[in-house]
Amino acid sequence: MKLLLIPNKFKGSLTSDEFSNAFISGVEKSGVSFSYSCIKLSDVGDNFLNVVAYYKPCISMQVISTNPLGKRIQSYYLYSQQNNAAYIELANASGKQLLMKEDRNPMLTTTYGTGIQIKDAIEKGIEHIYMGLGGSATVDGGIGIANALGYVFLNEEREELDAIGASLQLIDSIDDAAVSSNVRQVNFYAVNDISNPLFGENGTSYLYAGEKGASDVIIEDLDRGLINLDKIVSKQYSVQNGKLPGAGAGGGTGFGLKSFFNADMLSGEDFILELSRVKDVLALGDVDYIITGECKIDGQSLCGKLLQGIISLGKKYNTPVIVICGKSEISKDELERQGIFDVVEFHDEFRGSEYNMRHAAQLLIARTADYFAKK
Ligand SMILES: O=C(O)[C@H](O)CO
Repeated sequence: MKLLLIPNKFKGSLTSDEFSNAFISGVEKSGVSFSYSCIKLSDVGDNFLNVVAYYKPCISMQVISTNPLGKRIQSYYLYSQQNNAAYIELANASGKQLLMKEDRNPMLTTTYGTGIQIKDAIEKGIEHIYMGLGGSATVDGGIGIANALGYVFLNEEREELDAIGASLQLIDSIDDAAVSSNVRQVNFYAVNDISNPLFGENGTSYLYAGEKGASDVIIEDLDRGLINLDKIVSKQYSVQNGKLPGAGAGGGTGFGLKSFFNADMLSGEDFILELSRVKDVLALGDVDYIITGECKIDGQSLCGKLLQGIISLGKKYNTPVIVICGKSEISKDELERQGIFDVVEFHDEFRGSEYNMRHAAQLLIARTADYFAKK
């Protein structure tokens, strides 16, 4: 039996690697003879470069850049000669992990340091720039990156503003005279970890600024600032990008990359499924089952992008999909209708959710062993 694992993480209990390890131990225990390959998915946020390096031969390019508060740091991005592309992780120079908790304040932080990395790639003649967005310490709508590449943000008095979150509300116009023609020729791709818009109750400030150190008042200020940025950009460039899915990724960097560099917007899952060449693996026709995991299956997770993507891959390549999950709230008929071959639930119904979360790996191993022993 040949299995293709496309593991997802189980929020609060198992990482995707822990899921894969437990699943494989379970199948081993069942005694069936099997082989497997595994597609490594991840949040495109602060794991983007690791995932790219896992699938693609790349060279590491070292750059002296700045952290979200403008302090000098050593940073890096990846270069692939194969497609003359740079892979840049927003979090590498603009990530939360670069700042102590007490120093986090998205009014003061900027993506400028990531802009320095992009500039370096463009100066080296790189034609395609893939940006992994997520895990950022910023809510600057991508103006830091834009500023590093020549855009200048001006207030009503036509004075230059710092490219930080606090300036968003003050932007009155944008001067792009210094943006070089090299920048305009590069193809940008925003690989987004979320599909949220720029502003509003589902926007980047309300959902993510809190974990970047913003108080409730600052969250509202930043949201107003992002609305203003969208207004000025729409007026000056006649584009409407604020509501695009993924515009809110990386504190609005998705919006910035789209508005200032006309980036293609890609979902993180689609990008990694493509990068992993999963289609080539399935096209060989020798995979018996695709295996994936979901904490809980309900109507909402069936709408989830990753599971939908996997189900359509299964349909396309005529390969049954088995979902291993903590708990399923969907009837067998509905699962079949959706194109899922089987669901294996591993929660212990006699125990509470805390127990189930804490013992997820053991429960998963036992249930998987039992399921495959009967196959
Ligand atoms: O960086 C962020 O703002 C979050 O990861 C969402 O993209």
